[in-house]
Amino acid sequence: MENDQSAMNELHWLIDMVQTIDVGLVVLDRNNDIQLWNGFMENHSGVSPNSIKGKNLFETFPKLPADWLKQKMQSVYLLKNRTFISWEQRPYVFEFKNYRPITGRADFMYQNITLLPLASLTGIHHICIIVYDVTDIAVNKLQLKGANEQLELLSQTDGLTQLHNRRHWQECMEHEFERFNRYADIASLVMIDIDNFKQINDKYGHPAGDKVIQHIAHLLKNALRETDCAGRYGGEEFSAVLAKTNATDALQFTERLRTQIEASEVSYKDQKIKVTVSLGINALHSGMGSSSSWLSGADKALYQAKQMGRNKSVIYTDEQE
Ligand SMILES: Nc1nc2c(ncn2[C@@H]2O[C@H](COP(=O)(O)OP(=O)(O)OP(=O)(O)O)[C@@H](O)[C@H]2O)c(=O)[nH]1
Repeated sequence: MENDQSAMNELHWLIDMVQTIDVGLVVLDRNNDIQLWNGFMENHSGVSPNSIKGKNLFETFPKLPADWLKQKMQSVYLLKNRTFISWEQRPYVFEFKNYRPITGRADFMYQNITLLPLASLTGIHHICIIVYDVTDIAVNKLQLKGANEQLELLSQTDGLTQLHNRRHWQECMEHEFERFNRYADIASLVMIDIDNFKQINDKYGHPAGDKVIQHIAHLLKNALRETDCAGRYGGEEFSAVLAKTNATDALQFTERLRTQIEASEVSYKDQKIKVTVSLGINALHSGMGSSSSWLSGADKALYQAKQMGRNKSVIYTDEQE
């Protein structure tokens, strides 16, 4: 008698705990009809246990990913083993709003889900869906991921021009060299240097010089294609890899850019500043041993453009050695 009383008490406590625990609990039979729907599920869905008992889960919640969830449940019945679904795989299964004050930025509740096979004397005929609210963890992790991506981008970007900084451009260029070299593809490397830049700094001041650098970077960015990779190589020096571009086409590109820069002017305070650039081109060819020889060829062509009086584009040839 005492044992019966104690067992009854335990059952009551268990029911109380199931109803009040801050975790969602749903029990489904083989037809996916709802046998248990606890307080957590009621609070977040607005549907009471009494009104939903015996109803089909997928008919009551048509937004659920039915095919996907049924497949998961099928494997639980088959393997007689629990399965887990992380918010990283699928942010949520039940579309519940997020009311948490700290993580107010998430519109919905991120969920981890466990599908638990429930055994009876005659086998497994029910499954329990356990729903954990992991919004705080998910939002923190996503914020951290976002901040890290932002940091990575900052570490790769030149602050003045928003082009790739030298280190990142060099990585990009080496990667392109490997890729184009392996598939015997064509590509050209271009080095660009502002002419007599020291004089611009001396005459108009350093902030005006900075504005000139930004102006050239802007024109360069606009002239490039999505697949081209450009960077600020040094103070007043820029570099670009033009994908799928031979020397002749690269020369067309540099001449267009050069004449555009020559025709433009930079307004600084009430002054108009005119600038020109010199450009060196080196097209990739078989037998080019390394990315550094690709780069140094373009540098030599640039040097020659300077020697020839500046405001010129020059294609690298072996004679420049
Ligand atoms: N305003 C500004 N000036 C810079 C920056 N980085 C480098 N410089 C300046 O750029 C100038 C480069 O001068 P030089 O290397 O002598 O070359 P140049 O005067 O352009 O002459 P050529 O290249 O031979 O046509 C130096 O005076 C540097 O101080 C920068 O970020 N901002």
